[in-house]
Amino acid sequence: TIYDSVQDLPGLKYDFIIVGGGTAGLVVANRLTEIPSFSVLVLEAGVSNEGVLESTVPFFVNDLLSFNIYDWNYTLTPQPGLNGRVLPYYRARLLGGCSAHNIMVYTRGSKDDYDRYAKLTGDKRWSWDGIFPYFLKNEKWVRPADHHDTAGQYNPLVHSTYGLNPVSLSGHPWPVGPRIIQATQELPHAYPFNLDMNSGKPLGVGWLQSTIGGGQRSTSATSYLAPQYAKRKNLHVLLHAQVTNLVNSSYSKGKLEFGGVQFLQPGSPPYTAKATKEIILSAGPVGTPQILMHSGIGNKTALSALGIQSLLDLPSVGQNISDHPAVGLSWTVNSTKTLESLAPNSTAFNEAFAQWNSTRTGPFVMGGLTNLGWLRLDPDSPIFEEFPDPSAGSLSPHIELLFSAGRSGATGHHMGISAAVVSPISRGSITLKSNNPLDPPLIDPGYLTSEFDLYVARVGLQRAQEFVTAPVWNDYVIAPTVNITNFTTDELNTFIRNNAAPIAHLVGSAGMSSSDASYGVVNPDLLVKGANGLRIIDASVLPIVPGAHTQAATYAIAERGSDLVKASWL
Ligand SMILES: Cc1cc2nc3c(=O)[nH]c(=O)nc-3n(C[C@H](O)[C@H](O)[C@H](O)COP(=O)(O)OP(=O)(O)OC[C@H]3O[C@@H](n4cnc5c(N)ncnc54)[C@H](O)[C@@H]3O)c2cc1C
Repeated sequence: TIYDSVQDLPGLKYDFIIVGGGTAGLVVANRLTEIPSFSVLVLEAGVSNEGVLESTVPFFVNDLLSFNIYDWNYTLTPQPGLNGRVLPYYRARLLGGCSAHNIMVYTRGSKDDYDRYAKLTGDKRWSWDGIFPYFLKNEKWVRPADHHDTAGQYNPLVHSTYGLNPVSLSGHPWPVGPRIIQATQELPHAYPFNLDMNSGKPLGVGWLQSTIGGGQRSTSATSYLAPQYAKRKNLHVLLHAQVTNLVNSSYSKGKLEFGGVQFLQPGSPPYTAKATKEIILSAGPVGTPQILMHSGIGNKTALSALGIQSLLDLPSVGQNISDHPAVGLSWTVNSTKTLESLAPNSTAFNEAFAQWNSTRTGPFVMGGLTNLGWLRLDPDSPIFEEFPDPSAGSLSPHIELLFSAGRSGATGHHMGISAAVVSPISRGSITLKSNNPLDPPLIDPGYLTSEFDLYVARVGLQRAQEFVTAPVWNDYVIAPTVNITNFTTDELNTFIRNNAAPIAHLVGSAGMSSSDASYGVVNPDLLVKGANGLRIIDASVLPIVPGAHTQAATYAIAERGSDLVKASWL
């Protein structure tokens, strides 16, 4: 049952309390309540996703990416690597979390990414082979909205039709898509066609797969909290409940334990909910370290300086975070079939909306992206004389290219290619500004503070531009919006620093490490080191950002984390 007010909750004592009803939290809530004897309370600060059109219609993807009531409305600390710019940092504050407002790209990452997690944690179960069954448990492969023939666009052998969260190929044929695939045939060496980038071998260019089913966005709320699950008697979800900190601490056999979770609802005094088995933090890579630190878990000196009593000295909390910055180029094109043709309030927009409303087909069944590409730097790149290769291995990309069928909100008609740095060396941190849990934390991803990342961004833009030299573009592309051809390295750096922006794949703020490592926040069972009955299940546990968008990894962590919890209590 989903509740708006704490007054309506039957009680405040549960076996498990899950903090955050986001991407991971709702997976865990669903899987734990498969066991009828387990009682679960989810505390979610945000509002319901029910009826939020911007979160349902895939084409409206950008409408939620602004300051609004469905977001925490964070601002990053000034980013030195981005010319000191101060940027918004979107994190969803609604049921489903970021799965309900992200750009819906479904990518798992490379085999190397996971094999590296296994190595870092000393636990083979985090390897690609170990995690693969959990991708399948999460994913429900479905036909695209236009029911087009998908032969040759993906590999069915690496997908599952029995998971809970719908994933599909794009359901509307923007003309740029087939041209991108043709370019892979014309420049096969530099841009090989990849039938399926979710096979563990992402390198190359292929068709986009998205968390969309039946023409609608799929989220952890629409799938894992679908009515048949939400009605479970042992599952209670409380909305508008912002957790401030963990309370009633004690020590048992030298380990820290918390008896309860303190939370606020608008206009009410603080409440405490009690977990008899475990508290599970799924508040995401910003919320989770924030709650840990306000509960006295973090860098002892830093917490004491803010007047927070240190209960467990874990200096890795909030440190060593990594994320992907991206920077875009665009070209005017000789076509009117671009995203710009659907300008808000135009006849075409209204027709497309009417079509989506009546049949869940048409251009509104997808966002603006059509294809993705994943590239490695040339192994002879001079940058490797200064920096060791930070990628997870030879199957992992340094660069992602994101191809889009236009530029929403622009005039004219365009094709867009953004380049993202997906093997960053730059690291950042999340720290507290004050001891007030309602103050937003200081979020500093440290974008492009490493020269290596800047190099990758430059090469990424050059590769995007090179891609557009394939013959297929001769009768399509008119001219670049910004011509970087004759830019000096300094000019290119300035362009990047002035234009790069987060794609928000933050991880690492409560990273996992091997049980005996002196750094890290959780062990490979996702239990907080030095504590009892406290687990973290969300994107914060990944110690290094994968070369991929992070929701598939987050879903897999949550599926696997649920099994770990069950294994402890069954
Ligand atoms: C703008 C954007 C675009 C993205 N695009 C993509 C994409 O296209 N593809 C992809 O794979 N990944 C994408 N990502 C990343 C991906 O969505 C995230 O990595 C993933 O969803 C993180 O899941 P999570 O469970 O860790 O956190 P979240 O999904 O953020 O869940 C955390 C939940 O906890 C709640 N919460 C936080 N603090 C508290 C508190 N104190 N009390 C109570 N509740 C709290 C939040 O409101 C939220 O609902 C994107 C992310 C963003 C922000």
